[in-house]
Amino acid sequence: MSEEKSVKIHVENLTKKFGDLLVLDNISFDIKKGEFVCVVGPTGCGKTTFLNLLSCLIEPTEGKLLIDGQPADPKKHDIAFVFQEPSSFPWLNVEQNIEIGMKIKKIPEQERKERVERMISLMGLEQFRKSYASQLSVSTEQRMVIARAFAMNPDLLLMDEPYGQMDIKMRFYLEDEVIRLWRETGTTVIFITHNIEEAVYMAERILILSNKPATVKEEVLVDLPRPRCVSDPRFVEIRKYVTDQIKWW
Ligand SMILES: Nc1ncnc2c1ncn2[C@@H]1O[C@H](COP(=O)(O)OP(=O)(O)OP(=O)(O)O)[C@@H](O)[C@H]1O
Repeated sequence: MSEEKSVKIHVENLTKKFGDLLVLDNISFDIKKGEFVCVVGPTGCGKTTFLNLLSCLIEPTEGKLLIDGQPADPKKHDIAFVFQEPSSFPWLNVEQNIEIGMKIKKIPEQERKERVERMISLMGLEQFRKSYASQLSVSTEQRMVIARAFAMNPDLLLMDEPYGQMDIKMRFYLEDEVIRLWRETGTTVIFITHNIEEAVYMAERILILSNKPATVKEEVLVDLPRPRCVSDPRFVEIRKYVTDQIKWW
């Protein structure tokens, strides 16, 4: 595969202004197919704005944003999202919530059922399969939303602080689950987090954004074997390095 072909997302001189407010300032980088990239940066620097541009919720002021060499377009590209606030359909139960995106995509029923079962089992949702969102804890609801996202087999998954609401044990569990799903599916993942340890635990590469107007301050490769150990001296070294880059937050 040529170098050109392995690029999933190409960002070139991307600038976003809201009126006079310059948020993203001439940003350029590439993300490879199947890569797991974490984006860290100070509060309000424009991380969510970048995801909104990728999903075409808003338009760039200047610059290029290409997915598979074409302008980002949700009709052409299979993009799935997981936000900090779980976004479920309250009138559907867990099974139906996981299935709904596949129904919209007209995936055949047999395959839908198989994928739902696999996700329910992978995310440990068996006892909740007939429950509605109002009957679930926030973290269980988020597990359902993650299951729905992966069930779509998206080729690009955007995750915006997805574990913000969770206790630490659930966070560790889900970090491992998402890594397992990512490795199984080969999906390209962009994962926004404020948590440096989480970024080093999960990412193959970390993009560190500067304060607004945001530029890419640094890219850090995380070439540690998996499963990663937070007390491994190399892990500690990389975490310290990233933390040092952002001390001024
Ligand atoms: N639709 C909009 N209109 C005007 N200003 C906006 C709009 N969306 C975002 N902003 C501003 O752009 C800046 C970047 O916001 P954004 O939510 O992208 O930051 P963020 O890095 O995701 O923040 P956080 O870390 O708090 O999640 C903020 O100053 C915000 O107020």
